[in-house]
This record gives sequence, structure tokens and C-alpha cells, in this order.
Amino acid sequence: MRAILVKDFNNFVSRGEGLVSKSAFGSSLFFSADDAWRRKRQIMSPTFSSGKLKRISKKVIDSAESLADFLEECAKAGRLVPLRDTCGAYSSEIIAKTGFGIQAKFIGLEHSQFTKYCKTLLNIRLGWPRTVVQLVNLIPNMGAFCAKVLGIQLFDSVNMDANRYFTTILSDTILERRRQRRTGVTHGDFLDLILEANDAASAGRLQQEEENREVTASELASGPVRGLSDEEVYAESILVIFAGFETTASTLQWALYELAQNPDIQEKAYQEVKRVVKGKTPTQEELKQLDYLDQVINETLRLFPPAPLVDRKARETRTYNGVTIPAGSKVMFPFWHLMRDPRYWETPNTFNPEHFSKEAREKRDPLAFTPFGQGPRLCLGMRLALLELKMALAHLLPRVKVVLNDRTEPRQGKEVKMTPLGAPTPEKPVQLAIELRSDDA
Ligand code: HEM
Repeated sequence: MRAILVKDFNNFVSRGEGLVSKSAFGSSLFFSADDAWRRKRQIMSPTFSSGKLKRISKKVIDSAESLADFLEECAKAGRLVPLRDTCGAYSSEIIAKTGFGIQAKFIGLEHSQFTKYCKTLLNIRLGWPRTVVQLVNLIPNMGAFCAKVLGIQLFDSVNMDANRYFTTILSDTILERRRQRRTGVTHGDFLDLILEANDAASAGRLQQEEENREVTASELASGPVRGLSDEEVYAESILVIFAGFETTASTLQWALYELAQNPDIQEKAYQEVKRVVKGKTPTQEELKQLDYLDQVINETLRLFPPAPLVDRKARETRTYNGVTIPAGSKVMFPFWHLMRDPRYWETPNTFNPEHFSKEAREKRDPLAFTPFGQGPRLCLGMRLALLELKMALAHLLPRVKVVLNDRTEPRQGKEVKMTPLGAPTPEKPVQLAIELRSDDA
């Protein structure tokens, strides 16, 4: 794993498969190969640096406050909280504000078109439609022809209604933003940051800026980097939705579910927040001191990785530790299994934040924990995702308790059943009860 993802990355820059779609999103950074990936990664990387993240953290804080307000309202009204919808609203609200410059308020709202299209961006085919696509794909390039040339939705991996919705919002916004940049107006969101990095690339300044940051040689394109066209800016913005929506929403959902299942762990996390955070909103410094909360988040990512598998394609035939990997082969890394492997985890199938105590971490190979991938193609949004998750929990734990009882799904004493395919998803929507924390708790 180390050889492929890290040491000989240059032979495994590309993912195993691209995305079959007429949408520009199919050619975004996530699905790009070799030099096309290097160019886009170099433009996008500065956008996600910790310095830039500080500029958007106010928007994350506002959404975390709204989430805590909403849970408090549910507690007062005795209403159960539908976890998937609530966590999805939190994550899509942050995307809308940071990625698209929309003044969004989705938490607690029953119908938001933006959230609806975030959820349905990918065209999930089940039953007979899946079988038809699989059969047609037996003929090389036939599926791509049906999607891209004939425009048949069944074969397109992107839902074209969602694509149209986001294109419409973005094309107007990008035009307006380019105009505003010339007059010095900025909004401090990802769209601004992408356009800023893009201007640096077009002016040949990106290379210089990159050299001052810690960027691995494998990430650097050889020669000057060409800026992104409007269509490419659009593709990268859609990628922010694809990569950032379900992943963060799902992790927050599982974290809250596990805290409800394990009241002692919830109490310990609450006591830490109560001890460290002095005001209504944690400062950056206080956030860093919430070590136990980090352990809770990491343990959630270990048991419920939203991206349970990644793959790479070999450019040349080479031998690693006696195993020859022929050119063009796809190598899969089943993170889900690795992160439940009893050789690395004391109680592999139990939610136990002590797996991430300082002592336990020091004893373990860091490659045993890879929810964000590994090597130069590591998740670009990792810092943002961790900020979103930590901010949400640090805001809501001092105000409310999440609990299971005889009205919730699952009931107290029962566990959630998961669907067998893909990212960890509960079979039935989880609904938790919320209790207010009293001041002297
Ligand atoms: C808990 C949340 C998240 C998890 C667990 C996660 C996990 C991953 C994983 C496993 C990969 C593949 C890495 C590889 O191939 O080695 C990835 C790629 C990526 N993620 Fe995330 N992700 C999360 C949130 C986000 C967010 C919030 C964003 C942006 C807003 C984001 C942006 C990306 C991008 C752009 C890539 C493609 C990187 C590339 O191909 O160079 N992710 N993520």
C-alpha cells in the first residue's frame, strides 16, 4: 500500500476508472489522470490550505450555531430528529455558502432544492436499469457513447436535472464574480479562492506560490500552469458538492448515533468541551485542545468511512515486494476492511475512541487509518471536513444530549442495520431524541 499510494505514486497517479458523463464534472480533478490531474490539483490545492480555511471558518461557525439552535428547538418541542436530513442540511448549507456564495439557511427547512440536488447529483441505478447498463458496458465504450453522444440519461453517471440546476446558478455567479474581482470586491468563499488561484496560474505566479508551500514534487506539473476555463471552474465547484456533501453528512450522522448509543462517551466529550470552551463559540486555539473530540471523530471515520474503497491504475509494469503489477491494472484498497483489521485494532467492531489515544496511536502503523486516503492524492477537503465535524459537535454538546429511547429509530438497546452495498448507510432512517442540558449538568 505504501509503495503504490506513496513511494511510487508517479506510476499510480490515475484512478481505476473515470466518470461516464456528458457533464463537465466528469473531467474534474477527482476523475482526472496524470498531467491533467497535476495541473488541476496545483490550482485547487492552495484553495484548501489551512490559511485559506480560516477565511471561510465564520461561515462554518454560523451553520454550527444554527444546527445547535435547531436541535434545541427539537428538544423543547419533544420532536425526534431525522439524522440524515439534518446532517445533510448542515453539510449542504456549508457547501452552498462556501462553494457557491449563496446565503443559505437549510437547517430545519423541509424542502431545499439545493439539498435535494446535492443528494441526487449522482445517478444511482438499481434493479433492472443497473443490469441494462452492465450489459451494454460489455461492449467497450458503448456506455460512454450512449451517455455522451446520444445523451441517454440511463447511461450517464450524473443526474442531468441536478447538473442543469447547478450550472444555472454557477454560470451567472462565475460571470458576476469575475467582474467583481476586477473592482476588488471579494466574498471570502471557495469560488473566490478558486478564481484567485486561477488568476495566479494565468499570471504565472502559481509556481512561485507553490514552491513556498509544502507540496510534494509529485503534485507539481512540469512548466507553467494554464488557468481554468469557466467550464473547468464549474466542474471543480460541482466536485466540491460531490466530494464534500455526503461524506461529511454521513460522518456527522454516525458520530451522533454512536454518541447516543454510548452515553458515557458522550458525557466525556461534553465534559471536555465544557472545560475547554469558554465562550459560545470555540476559538481556533480551543478547538485544537479538544483532543477527545478528535478521538470520537476519528473513531467514527474508522468504523464508518464514507469512502470505503479507493483504487489506482498502473501506468507501467513494475514489481513491488515480489508482486508484479502489469501496466493498466487496477489496484483496489479496501479501507473499510483495513480499518477493522484485528491486527491493528484492539476491539475492531466496537466504537471505542481509546483506539486513538496517544499511546495507541504511537504503537500503530499510520497506514492502518486512511479514511481520507493517502499520499499525494489525499482528500483535498480533509481540513474542511474535520473543521465542519468538530465545530458541529463542539457547538451542540454543551447545549443538548442525543439519546435513544422507546420512540427513536433504533430503539434504546438496539443497533442500526446497514445496507450491504457502498458507503455505510442505515437500512432505516435514524431518528434520535434530544434532551436539553441543564446548566448544572
Ligand atoms: C468526512 C469527510 C470526507 C472523507 C472521509 C473524504 C474522503 C476522501 C477520500 C478517501 C478520497 C480519495 C483519496 C485517494 O484517492 O487517495 C477523497 C478525495 C477527495 N476529496 Fe474528500 N473526503 C471528505 C470530505 C471532503 C470535502 C468536505 C471536500 C471538499 C469540499 C473533499 C474534497 C475531495 C477532493 C477534491 C478529492 C479528490 C482529490 C484528488 O483526486 O486529487 N472531501 N476524499
